[in-house]
Amino acid sequence: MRTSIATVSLSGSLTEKLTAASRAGFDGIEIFENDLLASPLTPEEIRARCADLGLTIDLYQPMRDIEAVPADAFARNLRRARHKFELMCRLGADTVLVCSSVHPLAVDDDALAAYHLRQLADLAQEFGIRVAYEALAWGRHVNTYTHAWRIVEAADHPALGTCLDSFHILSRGSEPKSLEGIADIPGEKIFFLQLADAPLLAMDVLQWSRHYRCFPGQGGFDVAGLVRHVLRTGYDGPLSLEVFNDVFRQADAGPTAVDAHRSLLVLQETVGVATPPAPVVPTGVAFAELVTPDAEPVAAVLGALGFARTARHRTKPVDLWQQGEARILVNTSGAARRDGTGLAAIGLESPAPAAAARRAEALLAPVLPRRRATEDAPLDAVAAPDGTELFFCATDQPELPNWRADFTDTGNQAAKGVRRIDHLALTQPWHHYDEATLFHRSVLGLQAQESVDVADPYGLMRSRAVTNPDGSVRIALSVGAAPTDDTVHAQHIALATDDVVAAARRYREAGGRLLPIPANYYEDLAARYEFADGELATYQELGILYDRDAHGEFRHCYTMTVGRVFFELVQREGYRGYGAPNAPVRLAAQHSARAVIGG
Ligand SMILES: O=C(O)c1ccc(O)c(O)c1
Ligand SMILES: [Mg+2]
Repeated sequence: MRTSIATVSLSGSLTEKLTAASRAGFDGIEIFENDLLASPLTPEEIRARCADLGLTIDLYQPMRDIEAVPADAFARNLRRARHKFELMCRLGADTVLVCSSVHPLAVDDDALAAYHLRQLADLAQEFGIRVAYEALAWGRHVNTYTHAWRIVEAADHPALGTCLDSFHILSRGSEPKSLEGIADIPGEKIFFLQLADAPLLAMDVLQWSRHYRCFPGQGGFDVAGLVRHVLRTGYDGPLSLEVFNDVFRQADAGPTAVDAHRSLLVLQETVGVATPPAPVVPTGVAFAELVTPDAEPVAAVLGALGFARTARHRTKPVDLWQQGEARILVNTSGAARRDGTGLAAIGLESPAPAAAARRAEALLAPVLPRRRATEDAPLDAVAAPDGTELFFCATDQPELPNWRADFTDTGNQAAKGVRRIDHLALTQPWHHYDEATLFHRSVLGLQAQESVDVADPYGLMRSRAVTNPDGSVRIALSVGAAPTDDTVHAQHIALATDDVVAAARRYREAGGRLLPIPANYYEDLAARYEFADGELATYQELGILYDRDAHGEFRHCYTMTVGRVFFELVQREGYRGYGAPNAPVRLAAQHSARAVIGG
């Protein structure tokens, strides 16, 4: 289907918005009046710019407070409408949106509303323009799509139809019954379909709409369910995103437009009108790759954690550190040196790496060059929204390119209690949180868990995990509201152990430093749970935190931070979470420690 986006959904000047929409692959745009008023371009120049960019102007909007107003106000409305219709002809836009009146003097009189809209449609028809009437959820008298349709039906004019907006419909409840009325509207009378999702918040609906809309699949509405209803009517206009959102207003238009277009690609797949390559769900973590200007501090931490350097890349300054199934690459190549130690790449075990990459590409993930030197295994890789490189790996499968083959074994062995990577925690840039979740869910086929809020002493952090079905891939995506403090809002690698006390002791005895946790935390633990004699003292000595959910127990502790990375040792027994109740204590401890032990 054709895709479109309202200019209000993107940041920047009108030309920046148009360029971003076109680059991301949209077919058309809705011009929001303010964007036109503020543009130095003439309507003709805007029309030409859109044509150059391959964009049609699918809607001009909004006209407000048109119907059911006093006669003198309506006369002024018609005068204003004539101006706007002339403008639309210059733009080459053939559909105008009229949203239901919020005028203080508007009367509750459907016959009058229909009469006014018919007169407006008569005028529009002279200009070859169609009027799409939309019920705002907070409209003074008309605030449901069924009511708007009754008025359009009564007005009975070929140039008058309705505009359905998923936010206004679903914000009022999404019980299956509430959508049944869509089937009563003939498809050709649905002149336009605007789509937005939103998180489920209990708040004033106007504020909710103006600040918290998000792209389909990023909130709590069943937008796909609504679209299915609309498609059954025979509607064949565009799927158009209209998202008022405080974050997107500030974020770069380019990435936002890509995120937006991805959401429509996924939506079309969900409702069965598009079939991108099927998701290939990763089955494990092949490796995590750290880049660092100085391998020494990283090597010291890894060594103390019980890792051994088991292999070296044949041609590049990359070492493989391994312990059990946990594999960490340490890359000191030139390009890696620029911004200190960080988690740059994740190798995901994939049953079909090439197919996984095709899916990613179809969903607009930037595809990375297939490995870096001619003799290297040609690995498929894409970039996540935060820039993390994701490699699709088939470790030791004879028929597929094997990243392991690029490495020469050094003969070292180690297995000191760490079994595997439990999870990877990636800090998202503040404006990429919703995008990151949708990306990992749709591109990688991971499932998103609940978003949790975590208090940081200097701001609020939100965090949400995406996982594969057996939990062998867990990625925690988090974002801070406060300006990022790299030493605290760092990425981390959590390592699974069967005995966190033994692992923590071994690490400390090998010279590693654990993050100290305040005594108050342990007093609170003692109040909440019963522990064996001496158990809490041991935890306090080592900085081990404890949590429990309906499924089991969780014990975990943290290393100090190296550059922008730290490690966590976790003992997970049935527990499904990530220790969120302990995160505020951990964040505060990291702020006060600030003990960056290297580079
Ligand atoms: O918030 C508003 O005023 C507004 C305007 C136009 C729309 O299409 C809409 O859905 C909301
Ligand atoms: Mg709308």
